[in-house]
Amino acid sequence: MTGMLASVANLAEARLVAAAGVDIIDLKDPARGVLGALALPTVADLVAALGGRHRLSATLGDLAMDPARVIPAARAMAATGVAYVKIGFFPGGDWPGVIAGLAPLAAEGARLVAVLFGDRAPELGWIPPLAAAGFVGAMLDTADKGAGSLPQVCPGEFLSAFVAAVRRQGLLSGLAGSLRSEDLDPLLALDPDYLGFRGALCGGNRTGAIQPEAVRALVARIKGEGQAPARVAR
Ligand SMILES: O=C[C@H](O)COP(=O)(O)O
Repeated sequence: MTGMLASVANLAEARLVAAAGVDIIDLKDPARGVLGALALPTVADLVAALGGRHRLSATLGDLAMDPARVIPAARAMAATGVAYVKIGFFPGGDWPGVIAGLAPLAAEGARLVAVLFGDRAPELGWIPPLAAAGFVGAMLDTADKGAGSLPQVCPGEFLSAFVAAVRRQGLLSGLAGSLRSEDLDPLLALDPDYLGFRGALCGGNRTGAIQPEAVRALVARIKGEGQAPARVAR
């Protein structure tokens, strides 16, 4: 059963999606980028308010792939107590150095999720090194939010191969990227562990306010009635 991740920018939005039954509440500042980060004290406050009852993730920001930037940022975000730290793997820079530098943090128990970008020629060959470094999940998102939804910018065969490759390594698989309701059926057929949303929750404008009815409609489509609980408890 596929779960649902919803990106939220503040406590009111987090409470709204939590009440609707979203599985992962993703703390993010969409106005600051694809993986725009909220301030650490804000994340810590949200964890204190909701973390006991809900599964929270948080993004690090759109950081260049420089170990000297990414590793301290991931360590500081993990220290907020958030369940998952989402780390963007943007084109260029030192991917091996970032992955190797994060392994000790993973070994200490931080649950790291790699975000690869479906519109930036992602390679499945990175999944085994991520697993070996102790990442617990890998997801696909889109870097260009104006270019279309993930299935519009990334072939279905690749999405299917991605989910299979991530699962083979025992990691959580996630798909996101300007997803619209018409994208759901083909993506649910791939059986990822979760689908992630921001823009669709806000009527298409990801920096706008979340619309409660849009959240409820997506939860109903993804989770349905009488379905088994989502597999996002890793
Ligand atoms: O992690 C999920 C993202 O926040 C998805 O955002 P988006 O639907 O605006 O691409």
